[in-house]
Amino acid sequence: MKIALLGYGKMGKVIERIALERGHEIVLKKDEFNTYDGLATADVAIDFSIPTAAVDNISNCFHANVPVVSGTTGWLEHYDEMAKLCNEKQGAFISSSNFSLGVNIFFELNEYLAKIMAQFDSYKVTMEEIHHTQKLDAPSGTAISLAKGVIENSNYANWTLDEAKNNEIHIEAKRIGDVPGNHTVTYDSVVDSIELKHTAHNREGFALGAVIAAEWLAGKTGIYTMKDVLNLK
Ligand SMILES: NC(=O)C1=CN([C@@H]2O[C@H](COP(=O)(O)OP(=O)(O)OC[C@H]3O[C@@H](n4cnc5c(N)ncnc54)[C@H](OP(=O)(O)O)[C@@H]3O)[C@@H](O)[C@H]2O)C=CC1
Ligand SMILES: O=C(O)C1=N[C@H](C(=O)O)C[C@H](O)C1
Repeated sequence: MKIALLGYGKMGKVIERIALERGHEIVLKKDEFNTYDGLATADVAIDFSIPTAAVDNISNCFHANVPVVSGTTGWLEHYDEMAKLCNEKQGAFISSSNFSLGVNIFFELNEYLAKIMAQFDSYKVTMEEIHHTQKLDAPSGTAISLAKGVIENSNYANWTLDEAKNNEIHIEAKRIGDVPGNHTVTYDSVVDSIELKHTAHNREGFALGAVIAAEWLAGKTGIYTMKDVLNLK
């Protein structure tokens, strides 16, 4: 497969290595300064850039008729706009706050646990995410997905980085050294606590998941999620 990399930073470089190991060819490495030359020749594009560049990257893919997998976080207020453009152009699109297999299993466990815990108001949920100090957005996209997973399956209404009201989920975002990404969901009562935790040991899992999603998406049209790719529906 011919792959266009939109964003060639920490993630773009790991994705390149894994894509080459799996027999793919890289036809574009887009950073802040170069053009989209070569994009139209790609079978699929993989966007891991920055919050302010994601919308341009994704919409250029739809205009060039190239399926796009986006892992960039911090731009989701524009998601509906991108979904509309994808449908208009009959494009193909997967966006996920986290492409690793482990985190996608963790998302399923989080939703299941939220359904159970919704019956027990003696427990209050909180979340913590820890990432490297270069991360631009807070909270992490993964923490927002986890909060949405709880909100959709309980009486919680919102998440907040500030002090939480009764129906709000507090998210603590910490930036420490080179941490690739840790997420913890905690249900606390007066007598005990229940914790679900995912720890990424490096960036390989995110990158492999994104390449697998790209292999799955190439040649399709429509809007999908990692639940489709991993058959978790
Ligand atoms: N969904 C998932 O599984 C994961 C998502 N992420 C997310 O992916 C994104 C990238 O992470 P990471 O690689 O660590 O970040 P980096 O900062 O290392 O890389 C971002 C890259 O984007 C480039 N960039 C800047 N402007 C543009 C532009 N206009 N078009 C294309 N590229 C541009 C930067 O180029 P330059 O160096 O020239 O400024 C930089 O190389 C983040 O949003 C992060 O949260 C990260 C890991 C996993
Ligand atoms: O910026 C990162 O590094 C990561 N970003 C994603 C997020 O915001 O959830 C995924 C992963 O945790 C690493």
